[in-house]
Amino acid sequence: MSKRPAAGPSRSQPSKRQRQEDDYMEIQDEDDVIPPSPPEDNSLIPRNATINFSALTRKLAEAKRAEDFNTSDMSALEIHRHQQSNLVSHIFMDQDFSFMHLKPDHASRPLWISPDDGLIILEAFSPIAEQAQDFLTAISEPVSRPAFIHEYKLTSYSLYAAVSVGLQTEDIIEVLNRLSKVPVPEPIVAHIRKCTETYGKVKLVLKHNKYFVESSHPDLLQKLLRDPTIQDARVISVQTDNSIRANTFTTSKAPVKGNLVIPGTNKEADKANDAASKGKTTDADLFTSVVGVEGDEIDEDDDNVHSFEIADSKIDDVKKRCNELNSPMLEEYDFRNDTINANLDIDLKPATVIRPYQETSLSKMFGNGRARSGIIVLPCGAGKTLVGITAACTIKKSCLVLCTSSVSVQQWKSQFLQWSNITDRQIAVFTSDQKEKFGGESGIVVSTYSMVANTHNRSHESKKMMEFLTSREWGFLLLDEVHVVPANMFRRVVTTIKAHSKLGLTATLVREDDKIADLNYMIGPKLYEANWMDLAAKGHIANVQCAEVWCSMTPEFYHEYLREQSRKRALLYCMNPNKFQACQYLINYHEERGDKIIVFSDNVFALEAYAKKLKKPYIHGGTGQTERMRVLQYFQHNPAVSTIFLSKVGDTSIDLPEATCLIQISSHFGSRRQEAQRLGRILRAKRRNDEGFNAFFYSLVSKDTQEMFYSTKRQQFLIDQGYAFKVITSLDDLVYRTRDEQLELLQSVLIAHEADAEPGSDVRASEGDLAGTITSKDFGPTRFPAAHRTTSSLTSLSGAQNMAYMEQNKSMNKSLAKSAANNSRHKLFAKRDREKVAARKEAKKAT
Ligand SMILES: Nc1ncnc2c1ncn2[C@@H]1O[C@H](COP(=O)(O)OP(=O)(O)OP(=O)(O)O)[C@@H](O)[C@H]1O
Repeated sequence: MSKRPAAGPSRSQPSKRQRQEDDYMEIQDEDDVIPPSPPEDNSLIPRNATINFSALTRKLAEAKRAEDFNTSDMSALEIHRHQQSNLVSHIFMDQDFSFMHLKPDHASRPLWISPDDGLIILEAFSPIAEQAQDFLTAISEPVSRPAFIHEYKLTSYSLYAAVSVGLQTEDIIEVLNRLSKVPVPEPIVAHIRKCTETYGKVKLVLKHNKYFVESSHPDLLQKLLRDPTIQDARVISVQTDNSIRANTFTTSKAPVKGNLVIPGTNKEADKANDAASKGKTTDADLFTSVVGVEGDEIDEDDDNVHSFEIADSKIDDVKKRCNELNSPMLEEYDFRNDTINANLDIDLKPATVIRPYQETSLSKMFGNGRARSGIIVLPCGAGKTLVGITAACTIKKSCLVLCTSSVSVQQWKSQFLQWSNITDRQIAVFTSDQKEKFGGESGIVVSTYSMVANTHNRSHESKKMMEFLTSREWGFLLLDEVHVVPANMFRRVVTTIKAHSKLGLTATLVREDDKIADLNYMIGPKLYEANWMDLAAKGHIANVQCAEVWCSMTPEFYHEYLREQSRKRALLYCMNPNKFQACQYLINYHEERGDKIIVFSDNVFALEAYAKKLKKPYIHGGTGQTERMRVLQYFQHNPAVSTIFLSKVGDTSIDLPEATCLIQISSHFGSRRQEAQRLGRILRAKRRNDEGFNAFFYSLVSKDTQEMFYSTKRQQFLIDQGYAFKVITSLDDLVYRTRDEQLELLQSVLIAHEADAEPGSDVRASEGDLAGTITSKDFGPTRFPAAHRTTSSLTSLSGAQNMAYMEQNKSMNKSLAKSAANNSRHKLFAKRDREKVAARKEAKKAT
């Protein structure tokens, strides 16, 4: 996954040991890699190649003409198409699906299924769209969900996930058929049968601290036992009468949720609805409420389960064999029957109530009273942390939480303390700076992937800490931001930590099949994925208006842009004076409306230049912790500070519910993930439930530059979630109006960049903020040319004229620091200060 080498020397130049043991993980996805040039196919929705039916149509036509058509050469689908093709088929070529006859009442059925590739089109305006969406999310991958027409795709992984949350093959086909405008095409039925035949039918269950391979299909267990590796791993139990129980399985009642209550749910409703939580849309309800199939019409599966025990030491071999035999094992933890691992006294605080979608996601995990391992996908800002904490409070065993940076570690710890009754003594942190163990038999440890996956150059304390982590059994392994963790790192974590259940959390699940395969194998299937637009409509996240603002390049900037190489080009399109103007215009406009605005810039040089020119405070990797806190506090509590500038250090780790408007002036190439994470900063807006409230997200893009291409790519994920980007092509002119001013700015860009490319300076490092979250190295001095360097260069170039420029570019951070210092002066000193100032004024007057 990580295609770029780790970032170059950090700002603070950490010591060798620090570097070896850095708890920061440089995370990238394929979006983060600079494409050599925009690919030719710039279509918004990339599709997997489908069967070329134009060739097939030609073949059919030729065969027909020759009247020697031999059906034995053709597949069932081809024959079907041939028989059904009509006179207009050739016009539509591979898009002609007229051979699939619509059902008479098709208008009231909301979906259509492609026989070629399992693509499902849903009419999102149908009265039963909401229930249909729930069902489709359970059985297929959401591809795109804008306002009216949604696309989903049936894949083998999605069907695996469907089976794993309890859906049965025939039920899936039946419900699809009832919702579909056309009969479910035969090839699709065959695909569903094939994928669900063995998937999700075998489970690896830890019961009373012994591992069992369990299934409700004894014939499948028999089949697995014919494999020598699995047979070899089997533990044959000796009966009390000393007879050996060979070839018989232990049979018990299938697991049920029973009296398991997920904390934080509405307890009153829970009691009332224990039978089936009837008012809510569960998969089971779909059969009744959506498609009119009564529960008892559905064949109830054998409600017994059969199992055989396997040796602990051979679990990996058995898992691998089962995969090879096409029967991957789902992992389930019967935590209520784990009598060996100590219980953890943890519960949600009485006032904590989880939201309906958080409850739904957890009900997929705990649906049968055990903890299923898998992945929950929720939008940014929708409260994944609380979902993880609630899962830990349900399992009530020792829990290891892994996240991507030390800042997130601290946040997870404070969120555990905020939402649950866990005490400080029961929760420990393992980072490069802190190596704590919890007191007592059970507890929680929060750490980073890098700290746990790192295999060499560990300090003595780290080694001891790793021994602590690897020597015990963890009831629950909680994995934050799962999709960004490189597979090899993941593998190391999952193999070194003994955990009975795993939950992965993410907002932006990457859908490339190889990555999904990794995650499926190492964690488990996707258990739940929420719909962003639904949550926005229900007020759980804010409604956002997205706009792309096109800023034409000034002739001089464009001239340089065309001459320069890619890295310099990026700086030129960021610093485009028209973009400055647009930014100023939007800030003024939104400040007047009473919005709180975050301006994001990945480029630190641009960030400082904009912030100083527009007299706003800023935070980037080089900003010290005290200054960061000061700026953030002013933003939150002082009406005079309505705008702050943030580098990518604010992409993920800053929770500012006051923010209602985002302006993006520079970003990380085509990263869809960064775009979504940035949007996440305003999705949690406090004012989201005010009547008619909208948050605003602007992306400022320099016209006719590479930025346009990256911008389109970046927006793709959000467009698929249903966000519509409006294009704004003109705003009023403001700063950098005159050509002289613009030329001066151009000089500053060129000089700053030349200086940056000098030997000894680290060009890569100038993008230190580009790839990841806040890191320990972000706290050191800035690597990018600092403001004083820029202005001094300008002064030397342009003479006295720049005095005005320097004056204008005074850092707002300094003013805030000064005002903070004044505010924090004791009254007595403040009085004395005032007296001194007055005396000075008097003296001045007198002279
Ligand atoms: N059930 C709830 N009740 C009240 N507040 C909640 C609830 N769930 C989440 N929140 C609040 O929503 C905000 C966002 O939560 P959180 O930071 O966990 O989101 P996230 O999904 O992890 O976002 P991101 O992916 O951007 O990090 C937080 O301020 C959190 O306190």
